[in-house]
Amino acid sequence: MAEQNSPARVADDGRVPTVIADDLHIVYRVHGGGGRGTATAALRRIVRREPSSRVREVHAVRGVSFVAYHGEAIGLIGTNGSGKSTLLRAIAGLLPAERGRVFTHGQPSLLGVNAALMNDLTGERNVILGGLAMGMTREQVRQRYQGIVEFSGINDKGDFISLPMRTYSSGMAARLRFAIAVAKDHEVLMIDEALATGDKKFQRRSEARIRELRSEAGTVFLVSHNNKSIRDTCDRVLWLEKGELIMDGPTEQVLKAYEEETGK
Ligand SMILES: Nc1ncnc2c1ncn2[C@@H]1O[C@H](COP(=O)(O)OP(=O)(O)OP(=O)(O)O)[C@@H](O)[C@H]1O
Repeated sequence: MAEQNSPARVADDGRVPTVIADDLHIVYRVHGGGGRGTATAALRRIVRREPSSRVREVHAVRGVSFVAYHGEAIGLIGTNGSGKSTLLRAIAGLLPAERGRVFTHGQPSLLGVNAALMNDLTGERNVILGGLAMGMTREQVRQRYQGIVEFSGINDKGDFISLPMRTYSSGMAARLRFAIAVAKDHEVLMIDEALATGDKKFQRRSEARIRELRSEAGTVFLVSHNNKSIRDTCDRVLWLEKGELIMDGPTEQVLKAYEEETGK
């Protein structure tokens, strides 16, 4: 679990650390895994009703160490399955460390494209409940309500905010989630692929808001396969491959190496 305490008050150079990962290892245990993966083997197991008692381990993050500071926007890159989302979930305290530790300053907020909103409730109710769930007061929600709706652009083409969320397209729902999450000033905000959703105009608005959050002295982590989004928003990049941190440095330097290696 992420330990919610102040990692160190101030570093030697005056910067304030917000997240410290120290030789972090995350292992998933998958029950029922194992056996040969062929169709006949699977069919045989089903016909014989054989329970698959094996537990398979997936070592998703391997010995990752870094220190993140206030005011930084850090991009996380790496090919599919390299451990980016797992690392974010571990920083958010949603996954236990197998070995090593994570220290965070304040409660990190993880904004994934799957963040839960209630489908049967209207956008309006979701803005209010989402704001309260993030720890805003009723008064703060009231003051920021209009800003959230405008940022999301939900009402640009009609009064959609008063309709249930289930009537929204996936892009509209993702935009509303993003707008609710960034309405609050976060100590540590982690965004998993959120910028991939929405149209160009919304992406530009999101990127501008990320820059604002940074200037409000928080730390932003952004997982994305879109190198342009990373270039436009981040000043530092962590490159993960097979769960290992293989490069940590200024955005341009790391992206150049990544693009040369992967051709992406
Ligand atoms: N809930 C889970 N149970 C078991 N294994 C998992 C689970 N979630 C992820 N994994 C495994 O952990 C490894 C890292 O996955 P993760 O989702 O962190 O990668 P990622 O870099 O975010 O990938 P992508 O770019 O495709 O989103 C992969 O091998 C994946 O199969």
